[in-house]
Amino acid sequence: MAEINVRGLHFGYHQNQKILKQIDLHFKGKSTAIIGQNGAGKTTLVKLFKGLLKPVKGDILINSINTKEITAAKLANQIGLVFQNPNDQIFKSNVMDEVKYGPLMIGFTEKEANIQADLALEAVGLKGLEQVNPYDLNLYERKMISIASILAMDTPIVIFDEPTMGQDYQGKERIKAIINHLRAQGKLVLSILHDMDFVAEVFERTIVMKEGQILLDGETREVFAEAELLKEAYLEQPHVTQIGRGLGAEQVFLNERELIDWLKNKRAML
Ligand SMILES: Nc1ncnc2c1ncn2[C@@H]1O[C@H](COP(=O)(O)OP(=O)(O)OP(=O)(O)O)[C@@H](O)[C@H]1O
Repeated sequence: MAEINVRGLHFGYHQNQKILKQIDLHFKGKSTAIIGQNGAGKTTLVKLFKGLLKPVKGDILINSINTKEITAAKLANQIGLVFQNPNDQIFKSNVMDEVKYGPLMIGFTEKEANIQADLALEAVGLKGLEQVNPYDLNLYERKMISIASILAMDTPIVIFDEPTMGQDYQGKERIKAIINHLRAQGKLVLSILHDMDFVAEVFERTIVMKEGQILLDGETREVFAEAELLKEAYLEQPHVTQIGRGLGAEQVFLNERELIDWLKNKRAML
């Protein structure tokens, strides 16, 4: 099973800059959300995982491979990263070429790349648009192309940077289904998110970052129980939990179903 090990990680973009400080983390199995205010260091951390940046101090092992000892290109068959802004990722002039590019680069044959791209385009709902120029499509569709490009590479680790940004309900539901499918396939899924409701509903583990350090790390329900620490990181509890609190509940609700069940029980006891 895919694994990431982070030991004593320090990072700055230039000398004396301390963006990440003494990070120790281990990822295996659980889908994990990484949350924290703007500038906390989340994107920097996942770029380090992907091998696009190298630690100033400490080590990152991706399936036992030290990112210091391998190029990002060679690591690409282990770890896929969907960028926050699809415009930073897309560069081909038609959708199919864009989605096939990754699999071809990591050694898939033309035939395998076509099959992988087909499956990925199906998963993101873009079948039929293979020959269209990505820049003739809207931002939502470009985001889905950037997700498909990573899915098509079939890497054991998949990381999303802000996948729900600018997405409506339907887009979020599709992304949720993609993440759940990746989990069912046994892949390690990590995602940076600002949408606490989505985090609560979808992710098993949650890590809170603050000013380049890990403030909280645990089961999502336990992390969202830490209202005071969350406030310190300028984060809120999920809306269903806030509504529950307003109604006198003490526990954390991760989705509407849990809140409704609590209300039903409460009414039954009256
Ligand atoms: N290329 C760069 N050169 C110098 N500093 C950078 C660079 N990229 C990011 N930073 C700085 O590193 C810090 C962490 O940025 P990062 O993008 O990792 O945070 P983040 O938690 O992902 O924020 P956001 O939620 O806004 O994406 C910020 O202070 C940012 O200004």
